[in-house]
Amino acid sequence: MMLRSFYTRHLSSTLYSYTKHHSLPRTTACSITGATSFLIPPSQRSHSTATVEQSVSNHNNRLRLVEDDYCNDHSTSFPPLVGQAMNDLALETIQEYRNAHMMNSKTAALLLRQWVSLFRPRRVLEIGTFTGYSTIAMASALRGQDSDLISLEKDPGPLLLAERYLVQAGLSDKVTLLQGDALESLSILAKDQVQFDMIFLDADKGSYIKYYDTILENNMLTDEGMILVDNVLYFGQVHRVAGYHEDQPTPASKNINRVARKVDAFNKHVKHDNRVQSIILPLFDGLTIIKKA
Ligand SMILES: C[S@@+](CC[C@H](N)C(=O)[O-])C[C@H]1O[C@@H](n2cnc3c(N)ncnc32)[C@H](O)[C@@H]1O
Repeated sequence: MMLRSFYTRHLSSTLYSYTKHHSLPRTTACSITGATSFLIPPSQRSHSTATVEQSVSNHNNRLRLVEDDYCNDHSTSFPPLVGQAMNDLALETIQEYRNAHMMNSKTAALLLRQWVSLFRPRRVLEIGTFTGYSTIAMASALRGQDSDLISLEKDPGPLLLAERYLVQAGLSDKVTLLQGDALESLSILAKDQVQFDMIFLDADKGSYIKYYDTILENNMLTDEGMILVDNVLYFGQVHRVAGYHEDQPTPASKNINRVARKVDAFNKHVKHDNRVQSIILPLFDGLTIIKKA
């Protein structure tokens, strides 16, 4: 598929992502009232935390999975229409994708929703849509007619799910899905001088430095904007490959260690970059919050 030249509603043309067989329907967001709880029982969830548990020991309850459930149960739920769409999306993702663990956790999605609610970004960028779990969470909190979210994903398959569930959630008018290599999409956005108030970086970890540098070098982050980066403590292994001592480290696979080294390189890159101020939080799989210095 060709990525079409990008223009936003606020620039000279309309634009968006097209896959070969479909284009995004753009509907009006539905009004949403009330609240519902997340319907997938813990045993069927296949989010990052559960996968980490299968890959890395949960010795001493280090992953806090039960606390995670408690946090979900005691946080404000998504509105019914949105919550149901995310629930259905999660179930279908688990059924259809062997790598369903890439989907964000519910607690992380609630945090992203909270972030958008607090900081009220006009324009949000997500790098790494997968089936759209975080996309829906963030879009559900966008307010204002001119606020929107662009999400980048190379794989057309999961985008079909994302598109369908965005419609179900009544949020497709807020979201643009761009299919293609994220670096290429970023360079097109950069050429059009598009800036973002909030950027959620959640694609291939080995390219994090490239995405980050492309964003900063092309001034794609507004002065008050923030970048949130997921998986920066990758399976609890990043501090270990960085040489931080633990008495009884749990061994991880070669592949996890290989990615953990790349994530460590990214974390060091950000730490030594005097253009920004950053903090790494040990939330979920690790989340970095970055703002301009
Ligand atoms: C961890 S998943 C994203 C999860 C998603 N944010 C969510 O909340 O469910 C990472 C995604 O990045 C995509 N990806 C990897 N490399 C990419 C690239 N070069 N360009 C665009 N997308 C890429 C993968 O196909 C995958 O769907």
